[in-house]
Amino acid sequence: MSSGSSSVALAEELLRLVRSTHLDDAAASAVSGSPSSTQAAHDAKNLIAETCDALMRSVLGPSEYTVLLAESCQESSALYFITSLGVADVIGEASVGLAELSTQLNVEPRFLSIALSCLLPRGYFDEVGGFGSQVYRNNELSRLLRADDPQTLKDAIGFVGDEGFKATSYLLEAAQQQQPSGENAAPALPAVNLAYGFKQSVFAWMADPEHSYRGQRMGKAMQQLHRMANGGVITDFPWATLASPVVDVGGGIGSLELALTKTGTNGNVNFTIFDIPETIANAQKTWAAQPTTAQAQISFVPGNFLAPTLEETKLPQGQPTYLIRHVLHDWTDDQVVAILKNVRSAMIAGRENSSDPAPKLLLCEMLLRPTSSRFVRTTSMQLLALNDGVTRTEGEMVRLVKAAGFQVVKVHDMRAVDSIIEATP
Ligand SMILES: C[S@@+](CC[C@H](N)C(=O)[O-])C[C@H]1O[C@@H](n2cnc3c(N)ncnc32)[C@H](O)[C@@H]1O
Repeated sequence: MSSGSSSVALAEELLRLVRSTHLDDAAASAVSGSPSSTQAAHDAKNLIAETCDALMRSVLGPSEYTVLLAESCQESSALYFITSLGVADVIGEASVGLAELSTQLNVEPRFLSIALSCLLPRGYFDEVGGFGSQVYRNNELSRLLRADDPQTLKDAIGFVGDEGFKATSYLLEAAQQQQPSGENAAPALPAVNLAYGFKQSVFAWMADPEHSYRGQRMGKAMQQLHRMANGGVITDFPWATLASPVVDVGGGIGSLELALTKTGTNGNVNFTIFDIPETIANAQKTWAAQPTTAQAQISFVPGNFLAPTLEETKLPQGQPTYLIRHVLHDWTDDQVVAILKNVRSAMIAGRENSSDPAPKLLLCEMLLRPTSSRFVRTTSMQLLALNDGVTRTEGEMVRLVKAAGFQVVKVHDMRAVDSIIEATP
């Protein structure tokens, strides 16, 4: 097939896909954070995005497409630059000229106009009066860059553009480190350590008071990134039927619980958020601002899921349900098995003679599949750079779960990038 005819075939396929699904519904859900109306609409959205990309490859040809892909980091940098400066915040509901923006933000107008000209054709901001007027106003995309927008992505863009981007730029060096040998050799460092020059884990580094703004931003970024992918996780899994309390291991600031209690989809189910002490302190600050009914469903336990003994982990013991969401992808296979073994010990502690139903482990993770979206694959790069993490296939995850002594009961698929693996100890 010549490149011309394959473009036509792709365009026809695109039209067929768009007509066969409720794309308007899919687009609306992308804004509100709720899932597509059906699993078919959810799947079609990914397929449509992939077909658009295939059409672009076909129309542009290999060289132009590859140069564009290589240069797309500049668009990403423009988005980070404009968002971090607070351009959309300064514009607010008004129309603001370049000179005024430059004065208010205390930056050279040249930098602003070049970065904005990168973003305008991608749909961010409107240039009032047409090309070259250099008077800007917000539109439905650029409002997401405002801190005060309910759908804000400001922290997510900050985290991805700062720690994320700097860390991935060191992947080559990280991959080429001499692998240490010998029993007591410290492991090679993840890219983020090389980028910023620290030795501890990225979580401990961000928890340090000197960098605590990074930890707080990452917490909010997780919430904002999850909102995009969360919809089906909140609605398609029967949270309200779980036995309480659910111990959320590595629960962060409780972004899952914030979404669940906001929609009420957890019914009367209570949660215990378990995380390192610094993150628990951030979580408590976040929850202090929530409605008291929501606060009443949440408790907090600081600890360390990798501590050498069960007592030292401080994991709550003998509870009916344990959840681990978006945590295992941060760790190597050996560390995952160590975390899961600690959690398993906590689950069965004190239950030797109990006739209660077996406790449940729920692992909520993105799984790598042939159909995995661009988001899943780019997130994998991010995980690798930040903590030597990885997005695993279902087979790889199941192997580790079994290696830690669990039996897999079921894999729940949802209208989401995440799946939930249910297991018993
Ligand atoms: C990617 S975040 C996921 C947070 C949360 N589960 C969510 O889905 O929003 C990983 C979490 O693991 C926590 N964590 C890292 N090391 C830990 C440790 N040794 N013990 C307990 N929690 C840890 C981090 O503080 C962070 O909150």
